[in-house]
Amino acid sequence: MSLLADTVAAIRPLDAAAMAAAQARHATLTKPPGSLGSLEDLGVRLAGLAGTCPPPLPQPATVAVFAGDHGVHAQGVTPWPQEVTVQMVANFLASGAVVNAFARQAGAEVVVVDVGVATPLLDSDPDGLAGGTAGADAGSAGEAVSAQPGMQPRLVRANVRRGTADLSVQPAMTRDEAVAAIEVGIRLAGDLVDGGAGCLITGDMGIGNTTPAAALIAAFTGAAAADVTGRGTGIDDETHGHKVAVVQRALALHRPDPADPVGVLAAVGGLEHAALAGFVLGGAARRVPVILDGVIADSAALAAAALAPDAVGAMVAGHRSAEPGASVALRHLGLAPLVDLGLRLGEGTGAVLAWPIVASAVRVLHDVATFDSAGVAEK
Ligand SMILES: Cc1cc2ncn([C@H]3O[C@H](COP(=O)(O)O)[C@@H](O)[C@H]3O)c2cc1C
Ligand SMILES: O=C(O)c1cccnc1
Repeated sequence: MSLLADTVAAIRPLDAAAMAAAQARHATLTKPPGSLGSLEDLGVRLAGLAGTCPPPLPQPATVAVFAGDHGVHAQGVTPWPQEVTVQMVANFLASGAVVNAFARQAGAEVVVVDVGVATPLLDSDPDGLAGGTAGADAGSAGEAVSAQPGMQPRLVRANVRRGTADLSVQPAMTRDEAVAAIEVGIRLAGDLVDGGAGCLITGDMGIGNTTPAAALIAAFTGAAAADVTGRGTGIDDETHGHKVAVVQRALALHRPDPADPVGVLAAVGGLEHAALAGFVLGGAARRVPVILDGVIADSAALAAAALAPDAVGAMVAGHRSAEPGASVALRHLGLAPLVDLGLRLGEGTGAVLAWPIVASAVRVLHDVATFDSAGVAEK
């Protein structure tokens, strides 16, 4: 079987006995029952994911920033030039982006993955980490990376294709390319877990990538393009109307079938969206929580859930992006976001902010005294 098929087959439901144990333990802890709200549900779910109570603390964590470019950029759906993608890759490697600041604050490692950047990365990139990517093995996520926090950001060279085709006039990529990009994400998730990561965090970089995200969300949820297409980095009313029309045109052209998730990704997705779907599947197969960032991760999570419905058990919605499609996708997945700060950046920023909350939900099950042990009277 292929890596994708093996991974999908390895994804199992949550462990009911571990969840029951976590629920029972919550009832014994020195707090009014239910007083931690949805954090109690999260702790129970992560016990079910790990198959043990208490579940392991979700640390250390790595945020994987999957970078790709988009042929639909030619349609004028974003005000930013395409070169900003590769320029931001250099910025991530130099620790200069917002996600680097948030990751440093939280103690998470940053890994940048070139899965589909249009411009070849130069040897002169910061830290000498970026090399020529021509002929890179699309089936590999690069060398194994460890998850020790406090380390320099690192680059994984796994370019499947130098940007997608324009999804409004032809398929964004071939099915083989979509599978190759998914498998980049699966391999990286496995490498990180092998290196000790207890939590995976999704990140993205790709000028124009809110357009394929909207198309994916419409395809998987059945929502109208107008209800899931947002303003991305910031566009005026006229450009937004044009962007909605581009998404509508792509959906009418390809008629993506949600029962064929790889076909949907190939037709209207992006290389980073496909890799993110694989990253989620890889985390779910290894039973490690995956914190979703914004609309790009949410759209990829829909593809992962369509491939393996039980993968939703490993997903944690880090935050509610201001992009309208994000809320539509999270509702479809049945996930409630942990943080709602009006962020609309991507890179993994909202998910990194949510990580300490996820860890706190687990730590309660480790550290909090019981009524018995603390000598606190019950009602
Ligand atoms: C400087 C800069 C840094 C970013 N970091 C994330 N994004 C975010 O914005 C882009 C998507 O928005 P749209 O579809 O409107 O182009 C993606 O690169 C996403 O990661 C950025 C965008 C810019 C310009
Ligand atoms: O939701 C996101 O992650 C997002 C929103 C706008 C632009 N880039 C990313």
